[in-house]
Amino acid sequence: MLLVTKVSKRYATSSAALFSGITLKVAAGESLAIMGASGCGKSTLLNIIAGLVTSDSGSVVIDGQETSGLAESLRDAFRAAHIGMVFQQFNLIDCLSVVDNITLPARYLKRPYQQRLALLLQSMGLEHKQNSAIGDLSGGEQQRVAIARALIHSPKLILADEPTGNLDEATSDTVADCLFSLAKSHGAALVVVTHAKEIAARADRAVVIKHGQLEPLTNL
Ligand SMILES: Nc1ncnc2c1ncn2[C@@H]1O[C@H](COP(=O)(O)OP(=O)(O)OP(=O)(O)O)[C@@H](O)[C@H]1O
Repeated sequence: MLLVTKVSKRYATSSAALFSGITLKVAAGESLAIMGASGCGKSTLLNIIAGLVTSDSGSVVIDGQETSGLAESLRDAFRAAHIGMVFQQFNLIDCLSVVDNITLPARYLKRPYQQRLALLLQSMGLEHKQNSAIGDLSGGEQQRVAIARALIHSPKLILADEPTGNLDEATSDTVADCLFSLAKSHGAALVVVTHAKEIAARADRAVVIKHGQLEPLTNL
């Protein structure tokens, strides 16, 4: 589903490469956690996969489509159609209700969503909050809305950057349950950047960025 081959990145403001020659593979329905010290390049790698940051070399192939060589507008369209993204800061639209936030990607793509919406509201435990304003929700509820929004258009790939970074331990557990179980049951590949070992331990595999290279993590 996702194949990253020999990707390298150095920001113009830095003398050294952030990472070089990174290769990874994630199958449909599989989850991968990316860990590493602050500043090692986890978010940058995730954003390269998402097509939000350009790599210096290497390739990213998602569901058979090489995305690294696409023009920006095509990359944006590909991301909207095939990738679901979850961020630490939730990135919800405050003036829209829960349902309107969740259905936004599907409405933008003009795809039917009613059946999937009902399923997601139920599995996220959000049925009773569907008409609420975002500001009236707890942090955990807001992140569950963000996860439902990431899944509404049946993406093949879900990218999550510190999805529980803003939540307490108990809430973090519930949100992680939702994210990992839904990605698996929907057959989506999931890549999660996290500092939390408990989150990484839920993934099928975990890797760490160390000295600009990717290493497997086995002692979680
Ligand atoms: N647009 C940019 N221009 C220049 N440098 C950048 C840019 N974005 C990130 N960096 C630098 O690249 C390095 C890696 O950043 P990145 O956010 O990918 O790390 P991270 O591992 O996700 O960190 P954290 O765990 O603290 O979120 C940092 O030193 C950061 O300052």
